[in-house]
Amino acid sequence: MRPAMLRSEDRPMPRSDAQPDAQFDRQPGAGRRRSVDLSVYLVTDTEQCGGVDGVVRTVREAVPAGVTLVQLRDHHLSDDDFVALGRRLVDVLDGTGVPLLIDDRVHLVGPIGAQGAHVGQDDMPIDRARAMLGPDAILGLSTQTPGHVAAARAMGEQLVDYLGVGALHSTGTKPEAGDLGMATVASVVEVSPWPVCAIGGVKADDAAPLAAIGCDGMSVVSAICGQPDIAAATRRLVDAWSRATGVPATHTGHAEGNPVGQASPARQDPSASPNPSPDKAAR
Ligand SMILES: Cc1ncc(COP(=O)(O)OP(=O)(O)O)c(N)n1
Ligand SMILES: Cc1nc(C(=O)O)sc1CCOP(=O)(O)O
Ligand SMILES: [Mg+2]
Repeated sequence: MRPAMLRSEDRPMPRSDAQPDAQFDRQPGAGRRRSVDLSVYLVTDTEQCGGVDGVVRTVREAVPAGVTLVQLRDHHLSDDDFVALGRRLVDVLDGTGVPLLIDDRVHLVGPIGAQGAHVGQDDMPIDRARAMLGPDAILGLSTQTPGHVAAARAMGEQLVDYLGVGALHSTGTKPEAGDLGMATVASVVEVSPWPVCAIGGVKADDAAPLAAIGCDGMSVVSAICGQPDIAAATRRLVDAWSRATGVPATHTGHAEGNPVGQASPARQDPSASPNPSPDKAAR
């Protein structure tokens, strides 16, 4: 296991351009995009949560414990039931500063009142998703290879806000996602002009190595959903990420000064972290 605090020689190079204004993060060539706090990103699984009420309860308990972003992911609910669940999550997240993203069903972002969507390589193309969502919504894209990053860049760097890369480890939540391993995730981070979160079997022990390769966050399902103590499980991830990055954990359940969709002030200040992400766009 790696030490909790990274040695200086392990730390990635700091971003040279990280001077975001109040609402937007600017990366060279990437256009002016909203910055998103990917630190501990909860992706919901209705079955693991024990049903739709369990999803609502999980989000309600995880957000005050420090989750920074929530994605509603369910491949089985009808659109009507999905919208009903999404609206309940919007109510839970109201005033917390934590955005809600919608997996796959981009057309339901508006009816739910969510802040954006996440699409994969086999979903709606990012140019179409962006056109549907408008310029201010958050859009995430799944990538597995540097080639995927190059293809997304070729479509326009202003289209997406972040990448999800996985599966880091094989996972029962999505067995077909395989097992990329840390080196492949690092190869995607290396070429990405966007912030990157890792997904797939991610646990608290992954925080230090992920931070060391320049990842911007950990995206999890089963490390939170279905855990006997949702708040404690969330805090383990939040504290591990905080130790790995040196950025104090912000409990965004109390969202003063942290409007929806915006990285928390501590995370926007690169000097606050001994382990900021590398200047990916400058590579
Ligand atoms: C943060 C994050 N990363 C990756 C995924 C996977 O998206 P996708 O490849 O479209 O697969 P499904 O989730 O739709 O099964 C994600 N949802 N979130
Ligand atoms: C939704 C999803 N996408 C993946 C990808 O690799 O794209 S892995 C995954 C499931 C992640 O669940 P858990 O945290 O329980 O392993
Ligand atoms: Mg998808």
